Amino acid sequence: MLHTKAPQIEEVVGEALQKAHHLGEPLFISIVEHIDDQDPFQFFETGQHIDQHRSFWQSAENDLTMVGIGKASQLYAKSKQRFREVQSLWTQLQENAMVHDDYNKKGTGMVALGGFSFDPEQKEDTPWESFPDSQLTIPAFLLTKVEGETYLTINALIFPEDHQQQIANQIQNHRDSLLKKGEVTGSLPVIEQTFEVAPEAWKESVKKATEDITAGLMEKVVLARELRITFKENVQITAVLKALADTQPNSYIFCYESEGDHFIGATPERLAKVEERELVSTCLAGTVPRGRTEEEDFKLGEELLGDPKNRQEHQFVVEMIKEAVEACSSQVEVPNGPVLYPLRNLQHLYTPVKAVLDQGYTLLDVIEKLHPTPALGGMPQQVSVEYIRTHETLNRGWYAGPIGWFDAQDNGEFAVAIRSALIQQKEASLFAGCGVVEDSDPEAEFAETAVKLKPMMNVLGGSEWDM
Ligand SMILES: C=C(O[C@H]1C=CC=C(C(=O)O)[C@@H]1O)C(=O)O
Ligand SMILES: [Mg+2]
Repeated sequence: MLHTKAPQIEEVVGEALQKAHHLGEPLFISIVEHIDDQDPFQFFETGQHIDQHRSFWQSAENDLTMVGIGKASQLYAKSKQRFREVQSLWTQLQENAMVHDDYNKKGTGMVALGGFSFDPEQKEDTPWESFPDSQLTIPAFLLTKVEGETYLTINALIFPEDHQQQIANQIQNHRDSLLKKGEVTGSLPVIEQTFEVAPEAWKESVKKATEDITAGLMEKVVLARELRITFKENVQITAVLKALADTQPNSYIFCYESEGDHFIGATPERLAKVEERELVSTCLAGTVPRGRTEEEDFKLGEELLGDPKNRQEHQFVVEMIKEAVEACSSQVEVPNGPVLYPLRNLQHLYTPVKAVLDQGYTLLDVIEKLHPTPALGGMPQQVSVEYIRTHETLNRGWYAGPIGWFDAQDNGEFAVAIRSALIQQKEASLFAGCGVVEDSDPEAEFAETAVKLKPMMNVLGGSEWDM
């Protein structure tokens, strides 16, 4: 990879064309510029006129926002080895790339954004036809807000037969229209109908899982259920996204657009983050609602910290993550017990795991080892995933799958896509799951999933919706 100063687009395209001719194959170009402050939601909104393939990511710590428009290239892999395949496609793409970047900030330049389905062995496609087993996009235009500054990356794949002027003009025009100032004006959707998919059968499945756990089949399994909504009109996605960011602090705000469908959510659950080889993973499992008063809130939090069933749910996650992290890193630090992680509608048990990633491993290697953790799959991993495949009637698709990004400097972060919805024009499917252990009570787990549906319901016109 070649690093130089950011020159005129036309010049870069010309240079790339010459090289592409010489090599007889396409060449990837990436140009990073420092720009004036830009509203990411407006950038996302305007981007729909350029390509209906967009992505949005805001970190839970709110220190990094990225908005991708269009696709300069994509990384796909279908097999069980999908994480490795994506990594090797990424390495290949970087070999033939010309990068013009004066800043070298994380999340700028060549960045891949996207995700993976929960279970690549799930045979069913519906309703996830637009979201393949893995789809990572290197956007044509990427807005990055990091360390209080704003950057625009232009990425393109230049083919030997391309026309210099035409490509340069097109990039320039799109760039200029994306950076025009404006307001996001859309409104939140109005619900026509909500439909909880088979609630009684779901409670039965929780009961059956507790029996199977008692019989020794496994120790924990996470079971999810679905809520379907129809709206009066097509959902205006930017308005929903902005409302999510406004109402869900301490959460990753994400949206992936693929062939007109949107997968959107506000998840608190980090899978792994790597920055300059420092690795952070997070155990988040065990749940109670927030209280209506400060007193009630405190009481609920204390009860959660002391509750054996929730502590057990959490402990399985800690054990598994610790083992997976130890397999690829050193200086692993795990606190002795969990603390509370407060969200707007619920509070969780939280244990961070820190380490230094060993040489030779990448973020995707860590994701491969971790996914799914017992917060989304169960314990043991393989048995619980198979149990979910056989007993859960819904198709998880990207729900509970790893979503995130990585850049060419091996920085990156993945979260798990919970508290989320698949939105298809006038329809949405919302998903929520819960960790079932031996002492789980079906009614209580049902109530827990109802609270987990709230963050999405509240921005989808369901503010009156209560369990
Ligand atoms: C599977 C979900 O939550 C997981 C993450 C945190 C707490 C959980 C729990 O307490 O059951 C779940 O393991 C979901 O929100 O759909
Ligand atoms: Mg739970």
